[in-house]
Amino acid sequence: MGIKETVNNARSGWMLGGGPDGDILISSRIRVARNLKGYAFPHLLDNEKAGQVIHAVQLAMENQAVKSRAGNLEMIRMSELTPVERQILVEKHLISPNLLEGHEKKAVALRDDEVISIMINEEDHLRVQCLLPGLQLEKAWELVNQVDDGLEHTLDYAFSEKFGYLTACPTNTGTGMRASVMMHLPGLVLVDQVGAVLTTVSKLGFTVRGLYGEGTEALGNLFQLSNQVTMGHAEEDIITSLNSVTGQVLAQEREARKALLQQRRDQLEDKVGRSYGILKHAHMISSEEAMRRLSDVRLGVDLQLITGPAPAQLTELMVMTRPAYLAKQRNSDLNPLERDILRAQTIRNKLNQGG
Ligand SMILES: Nc1ncnc2c1ncn2[C@@H]1O[C@H](COP(=O)(O)OP(=O)(O)OP(=O)(O)O)[C@@H](O)[C@H]1O
Repeated sequence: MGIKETVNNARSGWMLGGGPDGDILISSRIRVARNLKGYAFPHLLDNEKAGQVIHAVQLAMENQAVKSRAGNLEMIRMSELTPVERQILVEKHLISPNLLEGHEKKAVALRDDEVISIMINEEDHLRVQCLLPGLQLEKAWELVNQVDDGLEHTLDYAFSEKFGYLTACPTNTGTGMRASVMMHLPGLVLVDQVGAVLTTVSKLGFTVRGLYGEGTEALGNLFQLSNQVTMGHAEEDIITSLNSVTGQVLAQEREARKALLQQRRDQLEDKVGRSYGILKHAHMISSEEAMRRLSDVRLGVDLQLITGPAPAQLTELMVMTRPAYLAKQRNSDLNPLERDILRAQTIRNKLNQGG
């Protein structure tokens, strides 16, 4: 499959579900930030130098050392994608919103299952990421590490014995690693405990972010937890402590769900049933409402209150109902009303076709 088709396919490897604790833990992500020696950081690069960085990464990717570890990665410059296609990559979590700015200097490389992606000239020259379903931080780290080692065969990274990998923002200096999990926490939201739990998580040195990472809001009860600091900690330690915090939040979410089932089962069944009904029959729905209702249905499926769509289908719908993906379906810009109509139709089709 060519990269253009990959981009336009709603499903990515990480959405297939079935990973460990996959009912609550939607996905695990590891990314490392790397820079090339001899080049200014991306925000200071002119077009020519930015092009040289892209070219150097392209050559490194073609090296057997990378191919044997990462499989085939295909690179495309952001300027070769339409604005809608670029936005779809954000909606699928394959690139961060930052890669959209100044896109003529930027590129992305993807493996065809989209489990591995490399952003070029984002905040750093390279951001190598691996996204997997469920709680699989170790596996994600193993894959990123392999790709990174392969790239290092050809690329000369900016590295200091004292500080570690040098990065544009000092918070990334050191390992350059951010480990993160995306969790679905409707139970904690419903028992009004999510604020308290996430404040504790922040005090333990972890950041809580919304659906699209830094500076975005938590739609559909989805929260991203990640490490704040990378310097002075080995990669394995970062993963161990994130695993431990994640385990605690998981346990609290399970407790909240249990309490809801024991104390508010009727209300819960009503909430889930209404949302499922609306999603299956509505003819217009906003993006915010769709995310909220999909979250209710996912909770209902997890708690076996309804036998409905597979969780992977619900994750896919979260992408298929975002604005850029809808625009792509019609091959034209849509006004808000047209979008709400197409969104409802997309959801009806998916849920009524079953499985
Ligand atoms: N566990 C996860 N599952 C799915 N997507 C994720 C996950 N963690 C992060 N992402 C996505 O990765 C992108 C970047 O996230 P974020 O801004 O948190 O980190 P970053 O860009 O790596 O770090 P920094 O802010 O240090 O530059 C966003 O699109 C976000 O939705």
